Amino acid sequence: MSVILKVEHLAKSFGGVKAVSDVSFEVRAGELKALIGPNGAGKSTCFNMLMGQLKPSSGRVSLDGQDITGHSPRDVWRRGVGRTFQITGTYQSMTVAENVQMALISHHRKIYAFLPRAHLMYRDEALALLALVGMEDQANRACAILAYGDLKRLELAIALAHEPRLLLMDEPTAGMAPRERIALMQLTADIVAERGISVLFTEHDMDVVFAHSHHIMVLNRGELIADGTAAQVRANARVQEVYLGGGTLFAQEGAHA
Ligand SMILES: Nc1ncnc2c1ncn2[C@@H]1O[C@H](COP(=O)(O)OP(=O)(O)OP(=O)(O)O)[C@@H](O)[C@H]1O
Repeated sequence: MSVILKVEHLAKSFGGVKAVSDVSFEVRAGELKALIGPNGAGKSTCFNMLMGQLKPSSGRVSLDGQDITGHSPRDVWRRGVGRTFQITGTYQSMTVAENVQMALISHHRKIYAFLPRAHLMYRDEALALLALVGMEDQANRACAILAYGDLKRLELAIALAHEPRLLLMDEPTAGMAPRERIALMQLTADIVAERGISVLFTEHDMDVVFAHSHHIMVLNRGELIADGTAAQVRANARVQEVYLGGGTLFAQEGAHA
């Protein structure tokens, strides 16, 4: 599999705090990769540098071999890096389908406000994306009345409207019930397999991480202490040390091995 994202010696300090130190890793085409670590480990800082929201103190980020270090979020997004957020960003007054149509109109660089027939544009494409996330029967419902789990699936459809080659998902299952979490990540894994896109996600729920990731990276105090398969990460002595207090990595030992 070809390398989509390459991160080399990435670092970010806030005053005296080294939030991210000398982090290097790769994400390959069609890979579902998790970035985990305790609170304050540097996951969000790392994500924000990949998306262009934060400029690294040092290091390099390349997408398809092209240096994108310090590029603006808009430029990174235009090059095919999508993102979903912990807090969903849908237009509440619109229907489910209209939200996806808006994303498609934006992706194709049309200006929504000046298009009198905007509500008809990309309707079929929007319905196809909603079918992909299992929401075609909710196309005409108002976003304001959607259940939280459905909003997260809609957000995934909106992100896919931009045809990302790499999707960054920041705690995609936060605030969801356990069964909904597994379902959302199963859906994400299916889309990764079907469309060949790559997904890098942060997550606190270890069941979600160990059930679905192809590879898992562990950050601790800004340093990358492991990068491997679920079995390799579980067996890593430093990871065990970091997680031993909470025991979260080992509660489901054997369940997904
Ligand atoms: N804008 C900032 N100014 C100063 N310090 C910051 C800033 N952003 C993050 N930090 C510090 O950098 C470190 C890493 O924080 P970060 O939010 O990246 O961790 P995280 O792994 O995403 O944590 P969480 O799981 O709690 O979201 C922490 O010590 C945090 O206090």
